[in-house]
Amino acid sequence: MSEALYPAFGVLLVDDEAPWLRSLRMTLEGPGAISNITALTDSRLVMGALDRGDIGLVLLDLTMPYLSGQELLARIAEEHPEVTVVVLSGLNQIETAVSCMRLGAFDYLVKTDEEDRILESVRRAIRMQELQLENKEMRRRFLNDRLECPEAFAPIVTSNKAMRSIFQYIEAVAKSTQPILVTGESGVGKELIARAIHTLSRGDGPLVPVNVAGLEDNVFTDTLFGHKKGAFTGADESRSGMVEQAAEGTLFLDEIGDLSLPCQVKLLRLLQEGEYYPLGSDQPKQLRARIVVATHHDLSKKKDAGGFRKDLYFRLRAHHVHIPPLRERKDDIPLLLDHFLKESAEVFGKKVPSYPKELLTLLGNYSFPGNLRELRSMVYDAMSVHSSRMLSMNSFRQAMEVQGEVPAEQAAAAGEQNVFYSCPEIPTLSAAVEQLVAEAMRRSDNNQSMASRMLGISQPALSKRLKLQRDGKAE
Ligand SMILES: Nc1ncnc2c1ncn2[C@@H]1O[C@H](COP(=O)(O)OP(=O)(O)OP(=O)(O)O)[C@@H](O)[C@H]1O
Repeated sequence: MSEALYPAFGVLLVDDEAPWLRSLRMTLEGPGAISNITALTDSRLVMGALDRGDIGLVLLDLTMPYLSGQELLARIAEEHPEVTVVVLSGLNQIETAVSCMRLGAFDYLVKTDEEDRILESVRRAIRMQELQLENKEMRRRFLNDRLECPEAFAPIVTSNKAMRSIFQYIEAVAKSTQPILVTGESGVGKELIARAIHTLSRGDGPLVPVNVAGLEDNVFTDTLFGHKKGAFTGADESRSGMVEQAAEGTLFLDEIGDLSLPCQVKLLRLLQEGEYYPLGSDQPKQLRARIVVATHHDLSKKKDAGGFRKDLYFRLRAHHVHIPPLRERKDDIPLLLDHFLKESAEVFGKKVPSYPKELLTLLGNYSFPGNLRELRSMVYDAMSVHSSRMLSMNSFRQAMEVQGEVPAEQAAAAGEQNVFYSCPEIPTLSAAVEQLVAEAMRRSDNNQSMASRMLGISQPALSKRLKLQRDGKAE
């Protein structure tokens, strides 16, 4: 298995002192895990190397024979403004630093600075360069309006415009080394999106999915980082964790919004430092997997409410893909219906049936709280009992009623869209709210997430209201 170079663009080290170049290279390759490096001791060769076009970052010495660092910096800013330059000088002089920054340097470091400080700056410069390249790439793709790799999205059935823009965005960021956050309600297809990102990523390792919801601290560490033999009672053999298994591939952390706060700290450290320690080991291992995380929560709200660390949130959402719910892309329903009919017909060994055209109206009027997963299971249910030529709409209607939605055509037929139709007196506002909440809890079998969806409020808001009602304080 060949290892992908990091970063995707070249990092050029320029210094006339060969021993310093060697030691810098070792720091970058070792603790920095930066592998795409070229080094030059002759300043006259720099512009030619940049003209070849694969260098994105230059670490530049100032005092050199032939061309000084400052002269080179000015020429790079003029001829290759897309290249990021960090100056690494032997001189700790404010005026020189200011003049280099004015000429367009991203940072000014002194060679005697601590290794960590140099690495941190180089990492920031790489990130900055990656963002610039991604922006450029995104502009190019949006202008082009075509997908470079449509086969990566083949399992995702859609003809929706918003979904197509999402695919273009994914193509633009898939090769970045930064994490990608995928959000969207339950059942919208987040896992399929994570798989597409993996297919388009740079590495050729596997996709390793882990559901991290509610994992205890120790289980999380052991699952992700593995352990050394003897690390705890029962650890008879060393075991590699999922981070290692996903090397050169993708680690897909699902349900990230339900990750406990102690585990959030560990994940943050992994992302910040790019390394981790298996349980019982003092030998660090490098993170070599691409990280994709997904959640059905509104992570921003969770962060504001203190349930999710701010610093981790900002790290994770370096790239953010939000998948719209099915009710916002109803134009996909006919395609999806055909797709799930074909899929289920194969599973049940039946012929693909035709269906009444009213079925599309029925589905189009439904809100699909369970999104595509719900549509899929409706179709499978219908197909499991199907025996004639035409598919029956009965099981679809029943499923909608279970979710608390009276199919629109039925309600219209009864002329009873108004829920107070048969009430001689209407209830007070607070009594109506109380009854609504009680009814949602009854229909959802006391499942607060489902009940809150029916009521169109967040689960914490419902929980607060239930508590107020219990305490007799609801207005
Ligand atoms: N666009 C699509 N085309 C075909 N099938 C889809 C599509 N989107 C989702 N599905 C199917 O719907 C089901 C739910 O998708 P998936 O598991 O990816 O959702 P999810 O958003 O990850 O849900 P959760 O938040 O509950 O983990 C799967 O069976 C998946 O194959």
